[in-house]
Amino acid sequence: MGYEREFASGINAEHISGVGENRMTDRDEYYNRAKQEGYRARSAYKLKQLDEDAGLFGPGNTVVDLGAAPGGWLQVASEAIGEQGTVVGVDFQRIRELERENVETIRGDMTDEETKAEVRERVGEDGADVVISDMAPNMTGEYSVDHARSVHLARQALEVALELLPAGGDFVAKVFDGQDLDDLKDDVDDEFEYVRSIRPEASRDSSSELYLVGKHRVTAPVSEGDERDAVVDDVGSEGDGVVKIDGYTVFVPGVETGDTVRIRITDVKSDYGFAEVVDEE
Ligand SMILES: C[S@@+](CC[C@H](N)C(=O)[O-])C[C@H]1O[C@@H](n2cnc3c(N)ncnc32)[C@H](O)[C@@H]1O
Repeated sequence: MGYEREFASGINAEHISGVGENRMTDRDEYYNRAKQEGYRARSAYKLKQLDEDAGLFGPGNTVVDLGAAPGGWLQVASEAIGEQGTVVGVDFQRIRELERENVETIRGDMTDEETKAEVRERVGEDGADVVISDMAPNMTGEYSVDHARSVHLARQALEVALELLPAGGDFVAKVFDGQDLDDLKDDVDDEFEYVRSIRPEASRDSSSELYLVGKHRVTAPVSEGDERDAVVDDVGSEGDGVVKIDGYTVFVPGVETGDTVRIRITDVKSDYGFAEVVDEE
């Protein structure tokens, strides 16, 4: 989507029905604001609202923005992460130079392995803090086809996010509501502490569009319900026993240092988990 096209879509925005009413739609409002405030697309406000709601960006973060043209999200992310951060934007359309030192762009198709490899290389070994995707398919007007294609793009974004995000990282992907949404949402939920569906106010006129937000990537070697035999290493400041499973810390109440216990995992967070004793030996 080019700069002009995105703004043109704002100009063409339908007015909120209401009999003979002639008030501004959200699309007009955000289109005008974007123009006044120097954002390349009104979608910039969607990302601002997602960040306010879900707390995505911090100073110095590395952000990967998939489907980044014309660059509204790049502008918002660039401001939010500051000079010490980096945002890498990818699109198969050309992204006009942003003249911001913390923004890099790649021209490529995110369904191509070559592009994915280039993104991995740019991001480097430490990975990214946040992966965001506003990728959208070319619309056919046939609802089920557009939905299926948007789910496919969101899954591509999830695949990239799982490669780039270490424990604690966050993920955002646009998707059009429909029959495959719940499965996608479950798959995001499996990889993060929790998943939310958010419809930012700036998306309101586009009724089927929503964003899945996966918060705090989990890379733990255990899942809820798993059982393990473990030796209690230590007792933490809160009085819970500390068990290490492949370097991952699990807190177990009611045990002492040196105890050998069978534990069942009850909760898995990105950087630690909780368990209960099943059968004390
Ligand atoms: C809604 S626009 C993104 C707007 C952008 N977030 C902004 O604020 O300027 C969706 C973009 O996704 C891109 N896109 C769709 N499929 C893609 C793919 N497979 N690889 C790369 N970009 C893709 C399109 O070219 C389009 O520019």
